[in-house]
Amino acid sequence: MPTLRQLTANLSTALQAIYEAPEAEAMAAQTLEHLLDLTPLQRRSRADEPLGDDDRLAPLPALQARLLTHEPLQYVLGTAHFAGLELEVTPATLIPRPETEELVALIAREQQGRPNLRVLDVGTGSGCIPLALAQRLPGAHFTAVDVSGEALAVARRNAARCGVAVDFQQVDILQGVPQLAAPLDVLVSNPPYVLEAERALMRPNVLQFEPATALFVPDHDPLLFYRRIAELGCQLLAAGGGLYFEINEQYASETEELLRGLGYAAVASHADIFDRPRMVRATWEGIRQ
Ligand SMILES: C[S@@+](CC[C@H](N)C(=O)[O-])C[C@H]1O[C@@H](n2cnc3c(N)ncnc32)[C@H](O)[C@@H]1O
Repeated sequence: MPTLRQLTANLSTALQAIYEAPEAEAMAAQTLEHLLDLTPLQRRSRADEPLGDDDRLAPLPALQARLLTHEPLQYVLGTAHFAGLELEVTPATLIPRPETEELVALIAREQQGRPNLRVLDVGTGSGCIPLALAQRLPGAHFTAVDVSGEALAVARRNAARCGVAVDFQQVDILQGVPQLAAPLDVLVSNPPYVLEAERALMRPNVLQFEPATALFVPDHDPLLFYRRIAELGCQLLAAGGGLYFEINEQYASETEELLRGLGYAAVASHADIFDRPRMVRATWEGIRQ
């Protein structure tokens, strides 16, 4: 009868055919925790108990086979962890990233204590940003838009599971305008920002499995989404409202210039934990340049 430690080690060894050992070990541990509904602490404390016949382990060979095709762990398990939440993800949604947790933390730091905030998230994907902000900004009202109806279906299920009311709208932000009942206090977006030219540098688990519409922007116009969303901000934000972007680190100064050119004030880049400029914030003062 194998123990949990042995099963985890076997999966990790198999995954080392395509992943470095630390990543393979982490993926194997998370897979077993997911199947057996264990916390990391429970997995470690029960590592040497024989497992016996457990039907919950039946999917393990199929999951291993999928992981060996480079399919991301989060799609294989159907869930991703983000800012303390467990969210459903499917191939229609980007897998939420740690840098986006930093964007959420920045907004929460700057906006906490302000009552009845009206927040719009553009390109919501799994709904991770409004759902994480809802935990940190009680009383806020959320609207979230995405061009993808399939992503919005996942985001709706996540909102229902988290017990958060979000007004989800299917909008192509390059063509249309979200319908809002009142001016916004916060406009946030983590839009597509990977250049087509960067494809060659991307790992197969991202390139082959995550949705291209969530990732890529044309090489000839890297600020396409930022320009459109910032221009919409001039119409939709209340005076004093905050604009928050996750950005491609190569375009921090261009994004800042764009925002100053439109009349935003207090424009500033923020670094992530690796000291890379990955966020820009700005305040709309109500006067378009
Ligand atoms: C980088 S993903 C971000 C997803 C999620 N907010 C997150 O941080 O994980 C960008 C999102 O923008 C959406 N998107 C792409 N083009 C769009 C458009 N023209 N209008 C609205 N949303 C768009 C994609 O479907 C995707 O969900």
